[in-house]
Amino acid sequence: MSLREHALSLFRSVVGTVRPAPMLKRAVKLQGDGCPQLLVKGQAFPVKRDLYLVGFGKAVLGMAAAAEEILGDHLIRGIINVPLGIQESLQRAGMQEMLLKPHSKIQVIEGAKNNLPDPEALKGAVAIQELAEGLTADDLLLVLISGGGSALLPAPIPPILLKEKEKLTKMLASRGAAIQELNIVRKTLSLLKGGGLAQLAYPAQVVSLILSDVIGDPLDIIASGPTVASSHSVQDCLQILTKYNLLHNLPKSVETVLSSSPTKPTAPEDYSHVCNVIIGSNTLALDEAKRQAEDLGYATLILSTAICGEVGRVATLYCQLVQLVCLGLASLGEGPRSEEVRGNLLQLVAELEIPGLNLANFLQALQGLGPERPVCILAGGETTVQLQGTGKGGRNQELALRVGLGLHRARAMETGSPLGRCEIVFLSGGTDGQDGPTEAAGAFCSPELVEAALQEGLDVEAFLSNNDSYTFFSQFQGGHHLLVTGLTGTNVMDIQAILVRATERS
Ligand SMILES: Nc1ncnc2c1ncn2[C@@H]1O[C@H](COP(=O)(O)OP(=O)(O)OP(=O)(O)O)[C@@H](O)[C@H]1O
Ligand SMILES: O=C(O)[C@H](O)CO
Repeated sequence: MSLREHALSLFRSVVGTVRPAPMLKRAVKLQGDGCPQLLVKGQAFPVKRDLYLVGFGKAVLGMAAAAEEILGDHLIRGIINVPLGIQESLQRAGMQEMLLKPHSKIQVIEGAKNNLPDPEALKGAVAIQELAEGLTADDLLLVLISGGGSALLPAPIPPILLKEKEKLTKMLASRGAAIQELNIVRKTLSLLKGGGLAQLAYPAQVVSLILSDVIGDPLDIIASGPTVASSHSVQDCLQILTKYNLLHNLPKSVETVLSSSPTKPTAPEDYSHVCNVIIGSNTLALDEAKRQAEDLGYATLILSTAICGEVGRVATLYCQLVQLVCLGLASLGEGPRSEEVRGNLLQLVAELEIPGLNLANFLQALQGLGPERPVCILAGGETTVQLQGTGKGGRNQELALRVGLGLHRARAMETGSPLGRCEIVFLSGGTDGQDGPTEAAGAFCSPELVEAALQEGLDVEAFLSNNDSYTFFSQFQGGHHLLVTGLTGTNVMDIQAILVRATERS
């Protein structure tokens, strides 16, 4: 098998591991017939009378199918908001276990094309709001939450219009706002986000099962925390709008809401009827990828499950890492060139402030791998792209293209570069199967990409300066380097795999 085939098989098995149904089934059980109890990761919730279910996010269809199987007749009714086209995509892929049964009690609303709120998603949000408002103290509301939930549960505070909120979120995202910043703004302008849904469901017991797609699993940020007390204030929102130069450009309606918002977040004691539980994350995915890569014969290390930062800086980080791996495979891991690359890496990581990454330990482990076996480095997280151009792309495809360019330059700059003595493949992909507003999940690259593209008349730098990575990869070698999976029905951020093997021994 080629390195590319290995990378593809790792990606596919990762996505398989974080399928929502098995994760939900591991976390939830229903016990007892007379006085049933819902058991969630060891905590018991009595089902006093009726059990309802709502959900929103890219992975929620499969979560709902599994939940309905567990809850059986105890479930009275459910409503879930899921991405447009997901039922068809999963049907086509033969993933029946992620689909609801024909007479399901759960109503499915599809919306939020390209991960942007739309009237369909709004319709679903209104239906969920009405269901929550009608609950009593004897009811239990199971809330299924996953990434993409923010766009699928839009409920702008009047008089803000859906279009106005969509435009503001789009502008923030295109200026490179991180998901934390984006969702603090979304929470301030929404009826249901930032704990709003939990408040509406009171006095019912609320149990939220959450599949995390945010670094560090922050409950109040994932899908903008509709069942979590928000620790953010309107002041935080104003700061973010100022940072991205949007404060003086706001629609009147947004100004009205901001000036009348309470200055303090709701007290945490108002959430005593709520339990929020994380049932899966990127860590699980990378652990499985590591196991698989080792089975394939690679000496494997996980760099981090929290890679974040501007896409160009992250690409530089990966290029330096590849160079270090190649130096190691060329038995040059101890020399001055390796020292220099290690220094660059330490500086880059300090600048990127990747949470929890102990690079010194990682580098030591890398040095210990030795030159005998091919090397696989795995990482997960989410980069940010500051859009400068008008092209079509996503952060994974842009990252892959930037890594391809970086490796090409590194090889060209150094005669006898260790990159020339290795076969290298880099893959970056979104586990949800959709990278930005494109049909691909991500892309592969290698140091040869730039030259091969030039032979086809494709100038990588020109595509990059227009944020046009999808167009590039679609045209280059007939789209061979695109990672295309279709919507996967799960969502635990992005993953990157670097596979390197020596082609000649020094
Ligand atoms: N042309 C482009 N080139 C590169 N990145 C882009 C481009 N257009 C959009 N993006 C990036 O794609 C991101 C949105 O992608 P996507 O819809 O896959 O979001 P997501 O973060 O995976 O969604 P969620 O976390 O809600 O599941 C934005 O951060 C945006 O900057
Ligand atoms: O929906 C969202 O807000 C993002 O996917 C983060 O969870």
